[in-house]
Amino acid sequence: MYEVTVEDTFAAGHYLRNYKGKCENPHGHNYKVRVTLQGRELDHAGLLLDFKDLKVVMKPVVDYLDHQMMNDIPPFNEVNPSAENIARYFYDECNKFLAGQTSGRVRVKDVTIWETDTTTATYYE
Ligand SMILES: Nc1nc2c(c(=O)[nH]1)N=C([C@H](O)[C@H](O)COP(=O)(O)OP(=O)(O)OP(=O)(O)O)CN2
Ligand SMILES: [Zn+2]
Repeated sequence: MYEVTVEDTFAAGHYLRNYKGKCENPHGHNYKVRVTLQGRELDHAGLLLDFKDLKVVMKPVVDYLDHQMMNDIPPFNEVNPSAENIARYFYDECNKFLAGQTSGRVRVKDVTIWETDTTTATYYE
């Protein structure tokens, strides 16, 4: 099995619903996202997926969230914008692109979101 990983960053605001504590109030984070792909077969160039292509897959998702109040935009106007749910959002959005682009050869293995330097949440299936 092969894995390929790319990281990116974005800044966004949020608050947590159904949460008692300071994070129920609007505030922001400089998020880091790490997307790891997996697959058993390489392409003719010996790549699972070009790092460049994974960056292209991640960019629309990063751009959609960057400098937004996440609670105001789908799906986070309904789903709480916790690090866990943001990780799942990246997982689902990146997998949608990859399924078509690689005919199922490459899929997302896991996504980790850093809210701070010391706090992360990871989603995988
Ligand atoms: N499992 C999760 N726990 C928390 C999440 C989350 O997404 N998943 N989110 C928050 C808040 O967003 C909060 O902003 C982060 O809190 P915290 O890590 O406490 O950040 P601080 O920098 O304020 O840390 P201090 O140690 O309190 O200074 C909370 N929990
Ligand atoms: Zn927060």
